[in-house]
Amino acid sequence: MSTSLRTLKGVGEKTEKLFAKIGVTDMESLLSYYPRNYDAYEEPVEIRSLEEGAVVAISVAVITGVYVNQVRNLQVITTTVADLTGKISVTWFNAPYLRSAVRKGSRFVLRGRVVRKQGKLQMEHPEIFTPAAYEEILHSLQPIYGLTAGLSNKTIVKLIHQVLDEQKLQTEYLADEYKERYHLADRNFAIPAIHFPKNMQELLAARRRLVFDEFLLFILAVQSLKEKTEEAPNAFPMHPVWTTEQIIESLPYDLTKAQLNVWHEIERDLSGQALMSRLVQGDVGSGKTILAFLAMIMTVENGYQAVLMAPTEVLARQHFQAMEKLLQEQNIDFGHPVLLTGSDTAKEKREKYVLIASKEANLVIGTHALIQEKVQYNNLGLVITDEQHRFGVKQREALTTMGNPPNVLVMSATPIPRTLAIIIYGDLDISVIDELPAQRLPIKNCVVDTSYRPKAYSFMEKQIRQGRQVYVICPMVEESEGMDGENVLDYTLKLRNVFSPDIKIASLHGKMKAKEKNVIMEAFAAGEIQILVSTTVVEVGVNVPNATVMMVENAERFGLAQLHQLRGRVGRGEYQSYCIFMQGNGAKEISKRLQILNKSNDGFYIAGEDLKLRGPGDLFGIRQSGLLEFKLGDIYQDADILKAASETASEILSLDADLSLPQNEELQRRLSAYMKEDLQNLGL
Ligand SMILES: Nc1ncnc2c1ncn2[C@@H]1O[C@H](COP(=O)(O)OP(=O)(O)OP(=O)(O)O)[C@@H](O)[C@H]1O
Repeated sequence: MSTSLRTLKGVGEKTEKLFAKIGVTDMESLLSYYPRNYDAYEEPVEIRSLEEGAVVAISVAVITGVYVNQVRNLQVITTTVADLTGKISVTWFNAPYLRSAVRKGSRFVLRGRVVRKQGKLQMEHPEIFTPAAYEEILHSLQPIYGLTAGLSNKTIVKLIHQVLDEQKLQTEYLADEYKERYHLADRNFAIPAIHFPKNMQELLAARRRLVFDEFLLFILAVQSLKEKTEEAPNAFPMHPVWTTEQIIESLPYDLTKAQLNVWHEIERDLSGQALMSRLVQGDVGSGKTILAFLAMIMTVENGYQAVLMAPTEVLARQHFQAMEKLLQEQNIDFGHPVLLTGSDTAKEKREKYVLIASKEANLVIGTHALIQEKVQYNNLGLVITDEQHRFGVKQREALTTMGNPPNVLVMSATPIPRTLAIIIYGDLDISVIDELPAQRLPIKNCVVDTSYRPKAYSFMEKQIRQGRQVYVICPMVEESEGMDGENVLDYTLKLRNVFSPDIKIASLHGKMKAKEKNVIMEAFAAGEIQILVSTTVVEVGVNVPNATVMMVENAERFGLAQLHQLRGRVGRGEYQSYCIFMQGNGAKEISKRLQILNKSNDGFYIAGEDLKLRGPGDLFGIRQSGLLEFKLGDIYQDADILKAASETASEILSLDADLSLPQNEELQRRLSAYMKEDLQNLGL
């Protein structure tokens, strides 16, 4: 089934275009456009029990007339409703049709958010139902889809209903045997049920099946990448070089045993017969970068080019500068680095392309700009990247010189148990740096509420007076209507009032131009800025060892894995470092989650404990893994489904390696479509 949306009632060119914006181009992709969340239609509650912030239903009678106010271009309709326990005022915006529908004495069920205005509770812009209509949807879960301007939730709901009503779904491709073994629902049940579940149980069953499908295709795709890599000839034979030994000898620190082991694995790979495809996994601050540099230098000394691709420009620049410094300190004259990023001007880019194509530049460091079509590499022997941009078919092709794919090294700081890593990174060999440099002092943590702020500020000042630097993280860039929480811009101003002017405070966030970000980051790295107020843009890999305090505002807003990454920005040097998790709201459970971070600095432990704390109700909450954004699945939460999918993939492939048997026809079709489209979204 791959019919055009245009055959559906009510879909013209305009709607078709809107759907294209959210990636829905035909009926199949419409059915796999899963809800982002669900609205639960629960029993109405009593007015006297209403609490600010809750979204609830109330069953009421209208006890006054309807008042209409025009506030600028907004028409506001207000009335008062009551049940046996109390009354509350209700407002709607721009809903002229309600003027005649809502009359004194009529009975309705209203469902909406309770807010506080001028000290009083009121319900704002609720949905409105007759009691009978509400009865019908009571206890159901209504889908909420990701939208784009001009496309409403209602339109999506209507069209999905239309497809489901008119077409007999025949999308099952999995043998009964697997469904029974792993308790999986039928796919023809799961698709309608993920959109319109009758209850939570149905939703969970549907989700389980569709997560399984998603993982199965992913694993089959990874297997097929692995085959391609294994078959590829190694056009870049290398031998170990003295230079790397010398560098290791003359570094200002000794490599840890774990770093040395992993380095020897990389060195062996590069000088072996087959191409390298290796993942290096190590907790934040474990010292992955130097290993990447050693591999690049070995590649270059063997006569090939090496590329390091970073996820952000700030990080690319940091790596570039570190590499330049290393080459200088070591008097290496054969390595010529170049930095290529999105903020280069067209002219700069052209010049750099020439340097790269002629191999005058042989150590190429940059961002995604590195895999643009116009970059012509010259004997590219090694590509190093991070886990989010693991190289898939397309990227590998882009970086292939005369048909020869390069060696690949992937760096990851995501703590993931080995059993899962083997599945997710099925196409890569895995090395683990399981030890932090010895002289590091463990970070001291605390979880506090906002009353602790003055103390935190004076602590920060003390550290700054000792020459250290501070990060403050806020969840938002600027104030945003309807969202509580600290924002970078206001917080920066606030701190400027708290601290004396000789303490320099700057902001950093994703809405800034790359150039501005670079200037700030460089000034911070050079110690010219003492406090950096930032969003999570500093999360990945930023390395300023002189920074010793990390304070996270509204820590409850972040996933634990993300907080662990943030905390990893301090404790990177010889000084004692501190992390202050500031909790903006006092819910007990959140505190319990944050206590996990308080107790441990070990990424593996944290990921495990986080998993234990979360139940099925959390399925649609914050994603923890931060890598491989599957549509529905989460590798931590759904680890058992991942395992089931992995076993199924092995069994299917052992019976039919190229999926050519008739019973695998549908699976094969899905896999090719998946490898074309979805893998790209996963950075593969
Ligand atoms: N064996 C070591 N002893 C002491 N310091 C080290 C050692 N190895 C690396 N370092 C230093 O530790 C800091 C962190 O290393 P690096 O930036 O490579 O971390 P990372 O593993 O990339 O972490 P992240 O995932 O957070 O980016 C750097 O300043 C680096 O120079």
